[in-house]
Amino acid sequence: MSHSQRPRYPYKVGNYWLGERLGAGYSGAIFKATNLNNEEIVAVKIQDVNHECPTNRYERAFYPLLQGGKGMPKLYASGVEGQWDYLAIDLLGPSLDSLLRKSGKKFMDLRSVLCIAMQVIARLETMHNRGILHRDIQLGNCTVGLEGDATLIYMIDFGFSKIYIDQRTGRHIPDSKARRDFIGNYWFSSVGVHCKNKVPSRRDDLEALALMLIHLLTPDGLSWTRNGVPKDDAAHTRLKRAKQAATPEELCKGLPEEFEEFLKYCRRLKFAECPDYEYWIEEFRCLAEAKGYPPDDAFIWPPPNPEPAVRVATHGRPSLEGDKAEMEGILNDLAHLQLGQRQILGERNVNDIRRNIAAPGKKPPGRPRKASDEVIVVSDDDENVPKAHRLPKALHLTRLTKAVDSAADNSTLSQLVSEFVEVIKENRSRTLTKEGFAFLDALYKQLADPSVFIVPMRTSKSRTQINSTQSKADDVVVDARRMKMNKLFALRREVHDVMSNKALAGLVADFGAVIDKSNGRTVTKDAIGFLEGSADLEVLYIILNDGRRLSSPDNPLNATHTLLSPVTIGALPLTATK
Ligand SMILES: Nc1ncnc2c1ncn2[C@@H]1O[C@H](COP(=O)(O)OP(=O)(O)OP(=O)(O)O)[C@@H](O)[C@H]1O
Repeated sequence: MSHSQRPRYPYKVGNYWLGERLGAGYSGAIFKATNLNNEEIVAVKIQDVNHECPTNRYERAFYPLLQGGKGMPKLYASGVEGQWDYLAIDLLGPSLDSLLRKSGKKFMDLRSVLCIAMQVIARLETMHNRGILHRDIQLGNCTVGLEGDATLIYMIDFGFSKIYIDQRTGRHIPDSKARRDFIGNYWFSSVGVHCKNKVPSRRDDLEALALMLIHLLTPDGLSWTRNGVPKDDAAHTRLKRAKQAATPEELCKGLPEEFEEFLKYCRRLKFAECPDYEYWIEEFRCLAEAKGYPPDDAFIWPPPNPEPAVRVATHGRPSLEGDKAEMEGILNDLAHLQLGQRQILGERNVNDIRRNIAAPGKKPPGRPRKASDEVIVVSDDDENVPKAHRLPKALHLTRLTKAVDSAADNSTLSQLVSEFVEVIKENRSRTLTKEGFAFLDALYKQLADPSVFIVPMRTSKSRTQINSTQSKADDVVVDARRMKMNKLFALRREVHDVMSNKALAGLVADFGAVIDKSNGRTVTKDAIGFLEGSADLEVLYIILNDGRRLSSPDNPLNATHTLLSPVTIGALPLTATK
């Protein structure tokens, strides 16, 4: 509608006196308004009842369903008065679009984008749980609240929304191959809906969000947004082609891999599949933590630290400086890992073992001896000192690493891995620091040693898992879905089937490499799952120095071991091979 055709809006509608105009869309306008009865300030969205696109009429149906949901504006009144269809809703702050434009920046900082990601996923979850698709996810439809509420992101504009659950049958609406008119927006509507005219479902709201996030992090935005709104069919066709042709890899070059994975995930979702909202909120939260940002999702604008913590995508020539810095970082961490240079435990531990043999029963000074003391003192010298996990993370991990170095049986190793998991879990930041990598390194060396030999003995915890076939089957379904999007998932599963220390060492090495490369070195839920799996192994075979013999397919050269009952040998100290 041209300027000259713009309707002359009234001064008053319903009980509301219209003031400053806040925004306008294709079909109407939004005004700041005052309730004449109680002077309450609200926003009134007003539209000509005969408009060809009567979105207020639709919105009026959705607002009641969304009431009470976090980040959903409150509806105060709605109706038709004369020529005007109006909705009185919460007065909100600026939209993300307006914030970014006013900042003069070409892209948004990572911390802000992560907060948007976490919050908008949660908003979509709320809407979807109430049976509603948004279908018009874009920056202009995400606004912040007013003072005191400015860190919360609200969803607005439900004019294109749609019920996707058949209210009569309770079933998801059916898919259809029939060609349909496109409803959505040019920039962020999903490839399926926009370019292939597919029926929209939950996955498409999420894909639109993924594109919006990538757009925010990309200087000058997604390539197909740079020529403005297409003015004719030819321009629209070009835009659709560009959108369809852009691969997630290209779009997310230089961005943390979570964004590429998220986009791929959205595109893999089946038509009626329920997205795993919690998983992605957690992924983005972990990434925020890994980058050193506060762990919550409060959207603070302007950002406290405007410098992006991420090397953002550059168009055309990649940033060599950025590449070099990143590579140096990775090499540094790899140097700490030293996964390739393993020592032979049998040799390394000879002195420790001799010490054990020479002074059997000798207590470490200062406290009573416990079975596990023969091998290691993990937590502290004083038993009365509070639990070890209260130590600072770095110190705790260093102690655990030392403990792994001198661990003499798999039971102890298992215990140490459990404690490692606790330290990682309990800390606000789940980044795997150099102390964390040192722990993995030590664990690798211990496990890769041919003189330590295990097959997994399922502990009672594991047995419960085996017995609960149904819950395991459920897990497998969930696992299968996630495995696609997270390399760690494969490791997490494999660790339960591992048959030897050597094989486990291989998994630990892979794990270190994956963590090092991905997620900003964040230990995600899957990573924790893997570690817990590693901790869940018990010693079945153990090396003895008393002449009993054990041979193993994994260790044919070292056929000097004896098989013991798993029950009796669980915590036996490791001694030298002869
Ligand atoms: N409750 C509100 N409080 C403050 N500003 C608002 C509010 N709702 C909308 N706005 C402003 O008005 C703009 C247009 O709002 P909205 O998208 O709901 O209108 P619309 O007519 O449906 O737009 P379009 O036709 O482009 O979809 C928003 O981008 C926002 O800046």
